[in-house]
Amino acid sequence: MIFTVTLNPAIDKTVTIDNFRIGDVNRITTSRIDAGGKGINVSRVINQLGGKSIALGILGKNGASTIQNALDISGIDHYFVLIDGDVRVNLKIIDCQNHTNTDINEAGISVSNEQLADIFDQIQVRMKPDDIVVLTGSLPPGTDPSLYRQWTEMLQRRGTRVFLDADRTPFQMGIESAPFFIKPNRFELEQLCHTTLPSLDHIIAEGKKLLNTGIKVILVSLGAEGALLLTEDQIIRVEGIRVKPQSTVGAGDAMLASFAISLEQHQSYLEAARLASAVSTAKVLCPGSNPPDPAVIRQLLTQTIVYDYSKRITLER
Ligand SMILES: Nc1ncnc2c1ncn2[C@@H]1O[C@H](COP(=O)(O)OP(=O)(O)OP(=O)(O)O)[C@@H](O)[C@H]1O
Ligand SMILES: O=P(O)(O)OC[C@@]1(O)O[C@H](CO)[C@@H](O)[C@@H]1O
Repeated sequence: MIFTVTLNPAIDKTVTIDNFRIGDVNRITTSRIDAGGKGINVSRVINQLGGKSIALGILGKNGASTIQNALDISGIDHYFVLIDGDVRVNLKIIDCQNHTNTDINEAGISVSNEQLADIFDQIQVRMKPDDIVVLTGSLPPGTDPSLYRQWTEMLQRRGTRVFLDADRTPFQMGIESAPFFIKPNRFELEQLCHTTLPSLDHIIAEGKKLLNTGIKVILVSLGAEGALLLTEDQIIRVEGIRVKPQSTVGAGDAMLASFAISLEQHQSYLEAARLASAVSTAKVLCPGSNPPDPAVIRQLLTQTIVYDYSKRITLER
């Protein structure tokens, strides 16, 4: 089973603004609302790929139904602790003229240690060894930034594989417990390593240092430039597929979701990387935080280029 944890969910409001200008009056041309938050996006993509997951987290009572309904309609199992307050609304500004996506994310609402413990208990009673627990997204304001580190350590001691995708201090501290899988984008990896990573070789050098700490799989996503997968004995390069994106919101979540399903099904890292590339690229062709269309994924799978980077040999499709 795959468990996704979203401690700070969001309602994503995606708006398009032509030629968005800071410090000026901007006019919205289209607007849409989606259930958001990284773990929730992961569960929705897993469902779209025909897999199963349980989505867990904490939701403000005001706005909770937007998220619960989206999960119910898709038949996704979920467990959310409801608390007083509003689900945060994250604004995603898409400027098709200048080809930019700007995120303006609210902080969210504070949660108590009891509410956090409730979620952790729910995972513990349901999980079995070899299950995957996806810890992803920002923590609610005031939460101990070492929470992902503590949870990763306790969950992996029980034999589950933790997939961690966050940023700033919670991510920095989380990797100290050597999660099985991490998916930083280039900027997040640079934050982790306190250095700029201008080339693939720089990324590989820093990635290897992280693998030496016990992390098993690092999938570095590079936006339109594709991704790089690092394990103890493989470096796989996935080239970007050229498309005209509608919304890149949740592209990283789609990539992680696809990878989690592939590993649950014991596919090779090569196949997992290939599918993750097609799924995440299909995601950017969807509006808002919508999960990708399976027909588009199938079509993009024929365009993926994946190769063993160390040998520079293109692998058979
Ligand atoms: N503009 C794009 N064109 C084609 N593919 C893209 C584009 N942006 C993202 N992707 C695909 O999605 C994957 C993940 O994207 P990205 O590196 O932006 O993740 P991220 O920064 O974690 O995203 P987010 O935080 O918005 O979920 C990329 O590796 C690529 O396969
Ligand atoms: O503020 P966080 O928790 O870091 O990120 C939240 C968020 O930007 O991530 C998802 C896309 O990955 C969106 O659905 C959501 O709004």
